[in-house]
Amino acid sequence: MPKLPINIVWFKRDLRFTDHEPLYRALEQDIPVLLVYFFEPSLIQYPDSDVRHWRFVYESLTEMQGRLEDRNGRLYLFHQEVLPVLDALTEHYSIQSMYSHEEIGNSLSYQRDKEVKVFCDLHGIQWKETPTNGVIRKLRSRKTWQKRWDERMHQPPFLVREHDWNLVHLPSILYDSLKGEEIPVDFTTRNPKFQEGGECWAWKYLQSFVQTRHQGYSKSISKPEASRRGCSRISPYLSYGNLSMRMVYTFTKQHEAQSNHRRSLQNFISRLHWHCHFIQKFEDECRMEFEAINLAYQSLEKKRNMDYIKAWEQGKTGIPLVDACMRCLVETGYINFRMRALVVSFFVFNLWQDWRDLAHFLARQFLDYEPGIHYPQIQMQAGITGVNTIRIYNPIKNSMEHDPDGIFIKKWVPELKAVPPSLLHEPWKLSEMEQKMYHVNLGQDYPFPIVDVENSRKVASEQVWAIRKTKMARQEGSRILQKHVNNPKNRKG
Ligand SMILES: Cc1cc2nc3c(=O)[nH]c(=O)nc-3n(C[C@H](O)[C@H](O)[C@H](O)COP(=O)(O)OP(=O)(O)OC[C@H]3O[C@@H](n4cnc5c(N)ncnc54)[C@H](O)[C@@H]3O)c2cc1C
Repeated sequence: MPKLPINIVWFKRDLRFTDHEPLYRALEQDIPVLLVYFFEPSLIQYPDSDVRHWRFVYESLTEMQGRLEDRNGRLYLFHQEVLPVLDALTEHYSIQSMYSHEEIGNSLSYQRDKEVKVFCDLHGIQWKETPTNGVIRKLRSRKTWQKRWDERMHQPPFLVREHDWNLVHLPSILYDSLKGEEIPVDFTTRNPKFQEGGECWAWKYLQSFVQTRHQGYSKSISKPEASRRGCSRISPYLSYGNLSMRMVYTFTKQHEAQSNHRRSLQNFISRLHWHCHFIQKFEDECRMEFEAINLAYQSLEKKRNMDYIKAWEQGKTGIPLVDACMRCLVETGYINFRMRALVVSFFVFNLWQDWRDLAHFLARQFLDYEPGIHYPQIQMQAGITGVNTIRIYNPIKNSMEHDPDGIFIKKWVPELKAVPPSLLHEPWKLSEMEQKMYHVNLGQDYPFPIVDVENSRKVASEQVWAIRKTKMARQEGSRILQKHVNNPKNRKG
């Protein structure tokens, strides 16, 4: 019996139906479409992965499933590697084409994609990948990048028709034999401390920001507490593709003209550019996952200190703002940009630890983990690009400036709850009497600082600047600017 010809849409980090080019293209054809998503054990076990990510993915998929019920369709979830399932499907179906977005993931997903490509070529399956947001694969030069980004954002979205989707229904015997083990209960159980995944939530966050919340954007963007409401919080929805960048851009532009806070929306839009700009860097030089982009900094050796690393991870460094940020991040999956930069700075400069020893830990904590932003940002904040300003954040000054009343600190470091704001930012200065008055016994309830902030800053600064001045660092710097910056003379990021 001849095999039924089908097309496949493979959902990856693009968990939506709106403005989804692969889905749109597949539904245009006169061939039934099989919708699939893979919870790949290898990716789940990779050290950058955390249950919070997969829960968000599961929530997104559940919402999509719900919408498919109206169309009498189904999105098939596999808790399996991709290739064995594709291989088995070829025994039952004649797969004509597979549609997906280009994925800019970690080294493991890159390797998997290369293997899938070989498989498709071998089986005569056309794998049609379409670009993700503003990122351009095999980009030759950055010169026209910005123009092409604008063009993509102004293209009409790919809106699929509401009804008559010609979808494949897998026989249950076949699906049961392929779907793999049950999806872990941790993935399927809601945790209210984290933002919920799905297109519907994505639009709620975007709408409330663009229609009202953006009013406080510029004022709250650097504040650890106020940013939680004042920033858009759309990052996980972009990372898992619940929203396309084009839809975010178009929607924001539509509201910009009527806003009394246009400046805020313009600042927001510039960050949408950065989103793709950073991912483009990673797309063009993905060794950044493992190596310093500026090769001169490969020689920078730091002695690993597990006590420091643990104290930092657990929010027990004795520096209240750093500790509050780390505890909040672990518990909720979010801190704002400045606080991310600050905790990285504290780790790589004050604690003098290698950026590679924080990269996976932070990836696991950020609900919005996006490899293409994560690695370039970490390297930038670690001062090892040789082209960006080296910024060593002073955690005490930042604490006084951005959490003057200690609202954020007291929330996450309750040991210091009774300490008045004037003494809170440097608790190690509390006298014994003050410790008694404010119910904190330093060294027992809350640690003394594990490093001297000022001395460690000076030592670190000398060392990173010494490398920055070498011929190799400068040569590498020029190469980086040529490769990754639109106009090297007028650069940002
Ligand atoms: C060390 C470090 C690691 C980071 N890792 C990630 C990551 O894994 N995933 C991630 O999405 N962002 C990352 N960022 C960037 C930034 O901190 C977050 O995008 C932002 O805090 C998300 O909050 P928001 O959606 O409210 O941002 P908003 O300020 O509302 O900005 C809107 C969107 O613009 C993009 N954006 C904002 N700031 C930046 C930036 N500096 N660089 C690139 N894109 C930006 C994001 O997509 C964000 O959702 C990292 C920053 C640092 C310093």
